[in-house]
Amino acid sequence: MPRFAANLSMMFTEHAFPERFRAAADAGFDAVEFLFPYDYPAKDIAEWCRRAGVEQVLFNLWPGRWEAGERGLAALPGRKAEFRQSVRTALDYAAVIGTPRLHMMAGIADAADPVHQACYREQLAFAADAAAEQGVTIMIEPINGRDMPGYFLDDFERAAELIDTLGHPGVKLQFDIYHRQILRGDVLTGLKSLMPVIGHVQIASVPARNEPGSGELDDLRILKALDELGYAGFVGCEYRPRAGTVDGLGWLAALRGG
Ligand SMILES: O=C(O)[C@@H](O)C(=O)CO
Ligand SMILES: [Mg+2]
Repeated sequence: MPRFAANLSMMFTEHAFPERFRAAADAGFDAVEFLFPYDYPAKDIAEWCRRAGVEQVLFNLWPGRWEAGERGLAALPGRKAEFRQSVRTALDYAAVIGTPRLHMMAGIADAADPVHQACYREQLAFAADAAAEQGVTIMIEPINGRDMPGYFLDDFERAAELIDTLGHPGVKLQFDIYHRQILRGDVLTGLKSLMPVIGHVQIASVPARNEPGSGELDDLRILKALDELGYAGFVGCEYRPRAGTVDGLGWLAALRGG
């Protein structure tokens, strides 16, 4: 069975953020991920993890002004300096918290525009080099345009090709099963063919982004397939519980029982 990380940006929101670490541990998780740590001092987050006995396995680079609709800076030529500063800040947080992967969000930009393409590649190389010095891996994640209209990286093949072309061992694919199903389908084939470049997996039901097993896919079958494919990384539970977080963990109990 894969190792699961509770996504504290979506799960356990019944609690204030600092309390979510303990709540996740009490519910049986030994790992957590979340979108952004930047509202809190890194040492506090490290302490919440330590006290709860959970490892922090992933967070995102600062995406720009989220409230203003920004969704990353990597493909934005006008934001190069801010992007590079965001890499340094994220790496400082990762060093204190002990986080081994960072998701680099691309931004809202025209994927067909060579200027944005060149900027994205350049910034990806910069982030990967800086992260590698600290043993951290940079993740890139295709995100569907229904949830994030205009998002630059909205194609799994293009992401895999970018990783291939860059040829940097510190860049991997964040395979979010929810986005994959909406963008392309063919989830099992995608997992199989992309497995060599996958560094992190996330899951939610489709289309509602709730608990695994509550949507159109056989999520438990897909999770079992990850074992068959030899996936040894984490699966982030990046879903919005339909009712209470703990009440909605039946899918995990079923998987553990079976
Ligand atoms: O799938 C998602 O939405 C996240 O993994 C993310 O990092 C950006 O929102
Ligand atoms: Mg995701």
